Amino acid sequence: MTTREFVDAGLQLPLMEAFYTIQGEGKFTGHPAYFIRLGGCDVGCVWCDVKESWEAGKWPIVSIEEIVAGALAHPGRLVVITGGEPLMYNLDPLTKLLKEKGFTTNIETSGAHPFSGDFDWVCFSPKKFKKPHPSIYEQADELKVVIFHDSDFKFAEEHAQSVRSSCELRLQPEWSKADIFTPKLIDYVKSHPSWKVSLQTHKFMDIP
Ligand SMILES: C[S@@+](CC[C@H](N)C(=O)[O-])C[C@H]1O[C@@H](n2cnc3c(N)ncnc32)[C@H](O)[C@@H]1O
Ligand SMILES: Nc1nc2[nH]cc(C(=O)O)c2c(=O)[nH]1
Ligand code: SF4
Ligand SMILES: [Mg+2]
Repeated sequence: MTTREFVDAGLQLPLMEAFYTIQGEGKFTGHPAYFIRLGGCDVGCVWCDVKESWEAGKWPIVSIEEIVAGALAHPGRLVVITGGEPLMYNLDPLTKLLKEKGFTTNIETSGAHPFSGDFDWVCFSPKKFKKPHPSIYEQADELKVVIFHDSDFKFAEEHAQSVRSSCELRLQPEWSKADIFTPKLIDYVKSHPSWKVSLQTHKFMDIP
């Protein structure tokens, strides 16, 4: 098989970085977790905090066995697959292997590509820059909308209409605009109590 065929099969993946840290955002904020950051994203968010991930070709192609071995080297058994946009890849083999080794599997995704993988928690963060694929709406356990502009509250409500009723709803201030939007978001959540606040707490803690 060629490298291209291994990647298409999800047996080898472009790995930007992997690190053991504290989940900073969303439902699992505060939980120790091993982050697997896959390279490559075609969504193009103007405020993306990991733009260096976008070009898939920059990153080494690593076998899923090697990726999982990296996770096994740490005591925590929660893995977060992120990127880049992880759903650009077939995540079935990686998540199957992680589950066989006893990991709880979470994903951070824009939902812009067809869903794959076996996940215990799906954090869906839709973007105006590239429409989500319809397959994400029945998978999302958490809708986490980044607020960068006043119009993003309406965008968040529109997506809340399309996710399952059990899906948890969170608003997260865009980091560079947090001074302006955190107070607005607090007021919004107080008056629209189906939503919760999510902050990028790892940035306050100055950890990866
Ligand atoms: C870097 S993205 C990678 C995963 C996937 N591409 C996505 O967007 O969900 C991880 C999370 O960080 C959020 N994020 C990225 N840049 C941000 C910023 N400047 N401020 C706040 N959240 C940000 C994204 O919305 C997403 O929830
Ligand atoms: N600590 C920490 N928590 C995170 N939650 C989501 C992240 C991401 O970039 O996907 C992230 C990250 O980069 N670091
Ligand atoms: S979808 Fe995620 S990784 Fe891609 S540009 Fe947007 S925030 Fe960055
Ligand atoms: Mg991040």
